[in-house]
This record gives sequence, structure tokens and C-alpha cells, in this order.
Amino acid sequence: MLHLNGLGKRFGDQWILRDLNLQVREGECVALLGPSGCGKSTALRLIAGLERQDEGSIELDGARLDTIPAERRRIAMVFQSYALFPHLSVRENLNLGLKIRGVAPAQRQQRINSVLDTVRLREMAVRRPQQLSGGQRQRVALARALLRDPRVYLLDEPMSNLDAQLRDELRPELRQLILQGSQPVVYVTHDQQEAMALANRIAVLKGGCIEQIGTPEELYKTPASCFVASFIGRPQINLLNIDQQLTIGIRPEDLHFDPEGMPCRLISREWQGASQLLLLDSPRGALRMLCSGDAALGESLSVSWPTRAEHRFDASCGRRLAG
Ligand SMILES: Nc1ncnc2c1ncn2[C@@H]1O[C@H](COP(=O)(O)OP(=O)(O)OP(=O)(O)O)[C@@H](O)[C@H]1O
Repeated sequence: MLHLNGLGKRFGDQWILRDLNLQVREGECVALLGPSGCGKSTALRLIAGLERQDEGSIELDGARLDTIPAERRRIAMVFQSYALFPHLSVRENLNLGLKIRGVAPAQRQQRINSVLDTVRLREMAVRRPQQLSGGQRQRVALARALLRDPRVYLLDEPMSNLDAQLRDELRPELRQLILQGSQPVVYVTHDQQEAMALANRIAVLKGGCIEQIGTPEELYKTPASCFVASFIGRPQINLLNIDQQLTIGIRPEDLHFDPEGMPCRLISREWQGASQLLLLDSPRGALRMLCSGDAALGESLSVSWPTRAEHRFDASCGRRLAG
């Protein structure tokens, strides 16, 4: 188990991470999710030993990890930029780390072949990185991580340089290769869809603090704040300011047409195949609504939602209200 204990980090007099407490079990993938600058990468860099924390400690399987130098932590990190050597072939890129660690040549080739089969790149072994697609390059980077036989995997936005189709292709492979292993995995992303698809639990970070941690379903169904509610789920939740005390969140899929409901005007719509996303102008402000793809619509509509679909938040601090 990887255990982050009250971790804090500051640059100068500015705290970037504050009181970060997180436990990642064997075989569990926890995503750190949050907007740019919230401290996600810094948290990974602390675990990897590339930065030193100012407060708290890091433990792995009950022993201190943060007192061990980075090169001896046995942690594999995968970055969005692949970090491959451009002048070396795929095989040479993979060979390098094993050679540095003193693995015998015959054993090296055997392990490289096996890992190339795993990431389905055996035929590409003689190519250089620039002769590969982005997805293939990232698979080389994954292969290199696998070869390290690490105690922890740290993934920093590994798919953010790939287009949507390659991401879809790589996601199941990532899940299979790394997430089914027995090591703890920490996965940094600002993409809520990726976090929902890959992680067992998600920690939503805001300004260096954990705003909420839970399974994707828990975060979706009971967001602890307006911030989490807006971050999890697409299309984004509607937040309606009812009065000075109360903000109500309604997911676009919870709205339905109702002749007795709130009168709205159709501003625009995006056809998405099975569904369509409507942008409505209502007396309570703009509303996003998901409805069936074949619904015929006029310019004037009336909508409502079931009370049980309401997420109720304190209007001033944004925290979820009990009940
Ligand atoms: N070496 C440094 N010196 C000073 N400030 C830094 C340093 N490294 C990071 N920061 C600051 O710390 C904050 C958090 O950075 P970090 O890279 O952890 O964010 P992030 O959540 O990973 O963002 P992104 O998604 O954009 O990568 C940012 O405001 C950044 O400018």
C-alpha cells in the first residue's frame, strides 16, 4: 500500500499542496483529477522523489519511501511526452534501462521480446520513435515502465498527446497492462472521462487540497461540492442559484419535457446520434439538457426534473447540504 501522509509542498512562500492524505492499495488505481495548476504533477514528483516535500511523509508497504533516493525507489513513471531517445530504436530504448541496471544480455533480449509482445510492437522493434504513431510511442513508454518491474506506477497524463481515436485504442491496453498488476497506480489527469474510465477511485484536487475522494460512481451521484459536481460528468451539470442560501445542481440527463414545467426557449442543439444536447434559456438561466436523438422540438419548450435528482449545495461555500 502506498500511503501519503499529510503531504505538503511549497515553492517559496506559496503552498502548492496542502495536507494531502491518500492511500492506494495493491492493484488499485487512484486518479488525481483537477484543473491545471492544482498540484497533480507535483504530487507525483514527490512520490517519485524528484521533489522533496515540506510536510508529511510517504510510505510504501509500511516503510518510509521518502527517505530513499529517487533512483532506488523502484517507481516507474510514464509521461505524456514519452521521453524516448530519438536516435535509438524501440529495442535499444528498452534495452538501455535494463543494461544500466546490470541485467545480463540474454535475459535482456528475452524480457524485451516478451514485453514487446505484450504491447503488440514486436514488428516495430527496429524502428525509431519518429517512425511510430503517437499511440505506438506511448506503448513503447509503457513497455519500458513494465520492464522496470516497479513497486509503484505513476502515470502523468499518458494519453494527453493522443487524438481521441488513439486514446480509445490505448485505454483498454493501459487498463490491462498496468491496472491489472498488483502494484498501486497513481494516474494524473485533467480529463474526467479518462479518470472515470480507468480509476478505481478518484481524488479531485482544488488548489492543492483534496476536495473529495471516492469511486467514480460516488463522485457522480453524491458530489461533495459544486466544484466536484461541475468537474465530474459531461455534459456539465446545471447549477441553479435558487436564493442566497441555496444552489441546486441538476444533471442534463435528469431534465425532461413537461407541459406543466418551467417554460424555456431553445437556443441551440447538438445532435449526438442516440441523444441530443440542448441549450435552453430558462427563467433560472441557461440549462443544458440531454434528450432522445429523435425528439422533434419547437422553439418553446417546458421542462422539469424530479426532486430526487436535485443536488443541493450551500450557495456561499459550495458544499453539499445534508439530506
Ligand atoms: N519548480 C517550481 N517552482 C515554482 N512553482 C512551481 C514549480 N513547479 C510547479 N510550480 C507551481 O505549482 C503549481 C502546481 O503545479 P503542478 O505542475 O503540480 O500542477 P498540475 O495540476 O500538474 O497542472 P497541469 O495539469 O497544468 O500540469 C503551479 O501553480 C505551478 O506553477
